[in-house]
Amino acid sequence: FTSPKISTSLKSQTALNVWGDKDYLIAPSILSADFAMLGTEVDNVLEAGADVVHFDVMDNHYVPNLTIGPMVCKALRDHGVTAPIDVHLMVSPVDASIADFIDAGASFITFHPEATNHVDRSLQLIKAGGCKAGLVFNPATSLDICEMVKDKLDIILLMSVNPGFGGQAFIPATLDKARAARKFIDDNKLDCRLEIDGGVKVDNIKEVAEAGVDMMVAGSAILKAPRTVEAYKETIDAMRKELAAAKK
Ligand SMILES: O=C(CO)[C@@H](O)[C@H](O)COP(=O)(O)O
Repeated sequence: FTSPKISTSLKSQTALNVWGDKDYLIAPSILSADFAMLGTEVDNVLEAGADVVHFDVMDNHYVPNLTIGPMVCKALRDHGVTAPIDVHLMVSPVDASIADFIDAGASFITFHPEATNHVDRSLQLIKAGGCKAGLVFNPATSLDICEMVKDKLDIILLMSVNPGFGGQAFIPATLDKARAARKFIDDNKLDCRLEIDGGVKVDNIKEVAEAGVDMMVAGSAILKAPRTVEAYKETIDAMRKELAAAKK
């Protein structure tokens, strides 16, 4: 086995200062963007108040859909995007993609533990590249492995849909899992964000926050017609209002 090469050219240049500054991070999933005008879509949603760009990478092997890769991440950086890019790898194997996305300017990289033979090594690769590292848990995947790698976890991402597509319905059992993950993070005093992805909308985001989640991915709820800054801002502001009302 040869470790994938990690270039230092783009290593950790991106703004990670949002990490500890905000109670909640809102991360629109560009899976719901109009890909024919991706740079503009990302500019607009950031101008509208989004904190993080959620970047879904699907390989038509680990999940039944095929999306975008490191060239598109690099293109967004070249376009001038400085916000954190949160790369969610739905690919198997993962290690070569980790190296590619570090070089392409990713800020956070998460992957599914089932998708790699060596979870600890994959987490190490991400952190060695200067990115925040995390594991993603499908609705039917146990959180047990977190205990073994807790020293390397910056993010626990809970899928509240089965991965592969935007626009699916939120799976309510994820709320109990979020409460368990929050307890694990707090009991172990981890500096770890709890992220959720799938079916998050204005009308359920407060309940999600009250379950302990502090990074919210939302695709179809935000990135939809009429695709203007004003419309994106209206949704993001409504989400922030709900979050402000959430009981801690
Ligand atoms: O990773 C995925 C789906 O696999 C998500 O990021 C979706 O893109 C979220 O979309 P919505 O459920 O918010 O529409």
